[in-house]
Amino acid sequence: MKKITIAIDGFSSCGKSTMAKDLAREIGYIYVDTGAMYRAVTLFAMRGGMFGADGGIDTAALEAAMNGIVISFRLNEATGCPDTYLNGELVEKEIRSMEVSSHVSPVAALPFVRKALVAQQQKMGEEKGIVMDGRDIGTAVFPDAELKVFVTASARVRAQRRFDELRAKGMPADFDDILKNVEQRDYIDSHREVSPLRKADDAVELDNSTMTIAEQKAWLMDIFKERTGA
Ligand SMILES: Nc1ncnc2c1ncn2[C@@H]1O[C@H](COP(=O)(O)OP(=O)(O)OP(=O)(O)O)[C@@H](O)[C@H]1O
Ligand SMILES: Nc1ccn([C@@H]2O[C@H](COP(=O)(O)O)[C@@H](O)[C@H]2O)c(=O)n1
Repeated sequence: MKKITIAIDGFSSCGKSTMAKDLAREIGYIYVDTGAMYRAVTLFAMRGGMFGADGGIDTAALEAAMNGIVISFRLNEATGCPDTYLNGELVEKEIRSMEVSSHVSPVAALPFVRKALVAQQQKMGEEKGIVMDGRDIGTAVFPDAELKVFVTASARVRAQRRFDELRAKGMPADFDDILKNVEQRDYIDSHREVSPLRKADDAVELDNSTMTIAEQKAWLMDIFKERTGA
């Protein structure tokens, strides 16, 4: 069967990657978490001391370093999911920290960062057979994707899910901090100049606030089958 391109966009922590990963595994497509790429660049900038005390970014230093930032994914046999590597180092855990979460959106708003990462993402999807999640996949990375989904859920529901996840992993978590972070990122992501977060006109919208993971998985599979005749 002819493979297609699947773009899954939406707000922070609404379940995009959970849905995207499950679908990709089931239909044998490649899965790419583009948020991990912006997080890896942010980790690089943090480690390089490119954030000032006021949170401002040394954009000249980051731009000069961009060509030397290599982000790659390798399948983790134990989890069945791709892990993120920054210049060959496994950084999957580090990029999920609250510190990275609170610095990532201003980095992702920088035009030269987006230009570099979008080019890599488009290359990854050249052969189709890809499920990519992020904020601008259906609007900027693959505007011609055959299936576009835009996921939403209330901010409190999303913060609670992230809180539960961090607690389950034994990581520090404060509900109010997480909620604030989710709301701040949504605001910055939706208001930046270059490819702001928005629903593509031809995307199907899903509010999964009251859905279980199994229900949203079945919903996505049904749409995929409907679009491809699988
Ligand atoms: N329908 C659901 N019900 C309950 N928990 C869910 C549901 N969907 C996803 N989750 C959980 O919510 C958390 C966030 O999900 P996920 O990481 O998939 O979101 P995301 O949109 O990819 O987030 P991010 O924007 O940070 O990349 C995870 O712990 C996931 O297991
Ligand atoms: N296509 C994308 C993907 C992500 N971002 C930015 O990265 C942040 C982290 O993404 P997560 O999916 O891991 O939450 C996100 O808040 C955006 O600022 C992006 O701009 N474009």
